[in-house]
Amino acid sequence: MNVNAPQLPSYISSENLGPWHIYLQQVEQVAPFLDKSLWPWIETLRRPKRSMIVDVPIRRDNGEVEHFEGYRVHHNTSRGPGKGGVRFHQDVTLSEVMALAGWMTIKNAVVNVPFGGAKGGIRVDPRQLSLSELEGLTRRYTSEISSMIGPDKDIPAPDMNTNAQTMAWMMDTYSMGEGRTVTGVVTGKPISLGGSLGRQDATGRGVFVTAREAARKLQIPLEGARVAVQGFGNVGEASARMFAQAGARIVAIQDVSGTIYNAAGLDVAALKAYQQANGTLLSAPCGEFIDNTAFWGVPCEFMVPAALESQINRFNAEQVLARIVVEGANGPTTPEADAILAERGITVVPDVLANAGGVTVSYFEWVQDFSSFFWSEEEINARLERIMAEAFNAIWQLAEQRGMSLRSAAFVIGCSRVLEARATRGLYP
Ligand SMILES: NC(=O)C1=CN([C@@H]2O[C@H](COP(=O)(O)OP(=O)(O)OC[C@H]3O[C@@H](n4cnc5c(N)ncnc54)[C@H](OP(=O)(O)O)[C@@H]3O)[C@@H](O)[C@H]2O)C=CC1
Ligand SMILES: O=C(O)CCC(=O)C(=O)O
Repeated sequence: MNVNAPQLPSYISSENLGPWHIYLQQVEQVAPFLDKSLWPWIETLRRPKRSMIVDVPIRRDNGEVEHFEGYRVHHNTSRGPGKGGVRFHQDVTLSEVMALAGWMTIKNAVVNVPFGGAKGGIRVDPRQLSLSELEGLTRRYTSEISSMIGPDKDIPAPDMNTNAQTMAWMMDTYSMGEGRTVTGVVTGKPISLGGSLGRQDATGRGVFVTAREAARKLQIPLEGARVAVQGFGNVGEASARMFAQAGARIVAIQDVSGTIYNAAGLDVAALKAYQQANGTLLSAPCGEFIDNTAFWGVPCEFMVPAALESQINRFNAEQVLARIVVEGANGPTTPEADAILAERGITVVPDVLANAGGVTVSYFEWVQDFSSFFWSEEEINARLERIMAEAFNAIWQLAEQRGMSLRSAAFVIGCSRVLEARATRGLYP
């Protein structure tokens, strides 16, 4: 390593890393590999450009007023307007949203869509709210962050516990403020409101395409391969469905309710139907329920974490038996676990690549909204596949050339693109 390379700042401890410090550590790990001309600009990746904390009061159905804390963070806008989802979850913190926004900056650069990185969230357990309370929460939050968002400023999209309906409410609230319909302010909208065909499945499709490319490189046949998926929401369900369509066996699925296992393969469509009917996977009849911790040691070729951060960590990384971990979630693997998996010869397809299919089709949606000209699903899926496969292959090649992990190679490509844009823009107004 070059002795003059930027050093890991002392405030980054390897113990007890939260998501933001994990993001920082990932940047620091690749700093020495970036072109020297970019080193003076690395600091721009170490802090968000701007962040906002908002009070979101709503009237509950029982007449009482309750307050929730909301966030929107623009991590970096060097390459274009901010872009990233909105998460509703009881554990959301500013630090987490900063990390998610940072990963958006890198991800958008990795797939070369002309966006910066942003993210938002509300610290709320949405399962405790009625539909009308959720609408009120979403509308108030949108109104509070309206100075930060806009079709050429920052374009939110769905993330955990938000969906096309959430985006419809956000679009409507923003449009009311503008006095006109502004479809391009959010993506992941319903098709009837300027949404894009293919966006619903796009993240899962991207996960599948990058998994398929990795499998080709490692000569692992998809036909009959065993897959374990954590999370059975937008990303987990679509990924599982696409693996199954390619002939793989989905041997385990975990959600909040528990872990269902079937060595012969779970019926993904039946599980989805069961979940829709019962609101949970618990007691679904097509497999046996195993202990949640046993999920990590399920024998499989592919493991797809598609729920929360830091799920694969120093406590369970030794258990993982998969050949390839494909990160559907953002930040599911801690740096310590990354090192353990690498040591054990397990390939990790990193989040900033593997789950970039969602934002890629969000980009298509934004473009379609601007031109009011909509593409066919075949066209969208074909373009998505091409972008994901090209990004994968560029990262694989760099990783081989430099003898680094796929995550580091993705960060080298992403950070370089962001910092080149930043450096070229210069400092003064
Ligand atoms: N939606 C998108 O387009 C994108 C999402 N991502 C990332 O993918 C991940 C999942 O997002 P998404 O699918 O949209 O979210 P959803 O809300 O649609 O689904 C989340 C899933 O994770 C499960 N889950 C939540 N907490 C746990 C836990 N502690 N243990 C096991 N399972 C859990 C949920 O279970 P239950 O249903 O029981 O609550 C649910 O099945 C997140 O990290 C998100 O940032 C990344 C790129 C794009
Ligand atoms: O579609 C988007 O704009 C962002 C999706 C997202 O939040 C993510 O990729 O983590």
